[in-house]
Amino acid sequence: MTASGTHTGPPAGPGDASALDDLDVEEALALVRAPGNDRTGRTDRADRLEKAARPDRTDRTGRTAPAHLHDHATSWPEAREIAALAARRATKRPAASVALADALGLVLAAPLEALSDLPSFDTSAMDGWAVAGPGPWRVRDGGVLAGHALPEPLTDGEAVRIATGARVPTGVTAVLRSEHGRTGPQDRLHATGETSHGQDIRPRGQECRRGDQLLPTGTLVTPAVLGLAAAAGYDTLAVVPRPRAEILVLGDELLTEGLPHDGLIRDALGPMLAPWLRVLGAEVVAVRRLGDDAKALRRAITTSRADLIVTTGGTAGGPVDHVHPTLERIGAELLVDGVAVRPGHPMLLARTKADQHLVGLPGNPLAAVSGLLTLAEPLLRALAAHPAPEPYRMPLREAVQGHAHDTRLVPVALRGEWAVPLHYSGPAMLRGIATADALAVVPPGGAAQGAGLELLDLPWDTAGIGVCFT
Ligand SMILES: Nc1nc2c(c(=O)[nH]1)N[C@H]1C(S)=C(S)[C@@H](COP(=O)(O)OP(=O)(O)OC[C@H]3O[C@@H](n4cnc5c(N)ncnc54)[C@H](O)[C@@H]3O)O[C@H]1N2
Ligand code: MOO
Repeated sequence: MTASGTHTGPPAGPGDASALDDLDVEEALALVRAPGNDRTGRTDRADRLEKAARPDRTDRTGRTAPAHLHDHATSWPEAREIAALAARRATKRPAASVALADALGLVLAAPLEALSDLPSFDTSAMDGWAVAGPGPWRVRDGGVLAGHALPEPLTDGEAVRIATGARVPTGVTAVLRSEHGRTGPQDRLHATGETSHGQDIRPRGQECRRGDQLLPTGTLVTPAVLGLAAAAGYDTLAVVPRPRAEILVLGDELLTEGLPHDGLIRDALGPMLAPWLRVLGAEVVAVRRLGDDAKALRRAITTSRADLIVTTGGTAGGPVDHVHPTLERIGAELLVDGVAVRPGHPMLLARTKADQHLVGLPGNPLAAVSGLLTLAEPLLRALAAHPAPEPYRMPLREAVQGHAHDTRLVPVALRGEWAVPLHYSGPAMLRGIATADALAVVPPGGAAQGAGLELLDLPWDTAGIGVCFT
């Protein structure tokens, strides 16, 4: 969950006509249509996975048409499960050995076993005197500092000044803190309170012995884990490697700089998706702009060595929508071909190789975000062996209209205990999501005011780990 009350985007109420203005005509029509065919009577998941893998839908021209145009869309929860399952079924990627500095946010591929006792020597826990036997003690010249050579042994009745972290000389029975002792004439040291045997000494192996398992396989590498690993003697860690993602931005109408003009628009997805995928734990190996060139798309897909290819645009059935025909031509397996979610229903997931998947995001920018969170997020999470976040719900401050059959993902701001639906949440708009804390999962038919809805956090609100905005 996130801090609330920090956002300025205007919320949209259900009775507010502008909330409907945000929607495409098609969406608005779907909202007012009565529920018709039941899309919820699904076969089981394995069956659908198998079915989704067999593209058998052809239009009158004999060309395969996207499934979302044929009402065969996968339900939203099922699409997420299929994406995670696909990653788990992909050829296993070998564990990587990475420097500690590069391991943050990854998951351990092997148990972390102590390479050394911790502490690795009897250590003074305080600044003061190392004392041997009962006092008063005769204080030796000099002192023992952290990192210094092993000091001479002490015999009963002797003391030596010692610093926190220094090795405790043989024969020492306790460390007397500076504030618990005073020196008198002839360097005699007297305790001002009780000292017990072993006091303020951290004995070797107190935290662990060499070979002890400190953390199991599957542990998320947090800053604390990095600290523990370093303390236990590690320079590198065996981790599940960061999934590599490549972004292919399609569309001849896209500009990479300057103002929109003459029907050309700025590419909003290239700049957004690369950092977003990094926040989701991927290493983005390339962002390539291919225009609407089927050959270039085919070449880019077949030569990519990424674990996940993300395409943007070209998923529908338009004249230059090359994603489906290209996937068909290269013999990719369509695992999800259209999802019953708004926006974003033309999104797709394909297996291009045994160890490579492709997520096709629709071109409308908020539809692309929907595809990213529906398909790419669970796939990347499973590839990186990250556990699924605990789902959580919050009540809606205002009712939200639903789609007749499909789930809706609606940007919300979290204010106090409420999720507040935001304006400017049409499929082609990013203005709402840019001020959102989360996306609310609105079930088919809509949600009343006060209904507790599942929320998908936007990853920069909670992740922290692995975030790299560079
Ligand atoms: N006959 C039908 N047409 C469409 C349907 C449908 O069901 N039947 N669905 C509509 C929906 S919903 C969406 S979403 C889009 C998905 O289309 P594509 O994935 O093929 O995307 P494009 O046509 O390439 O682009 C759609 C829209 O988005 C703009 N766009 C594309 N890329 C970018 C980018 N990188 N940055 C900013 N904007 C981008 C593009 O210019 C178009 O305006 O299909 C509908 N059609
Ligand atoms: O539903 Mo489309 O909204 O723009 O994917």
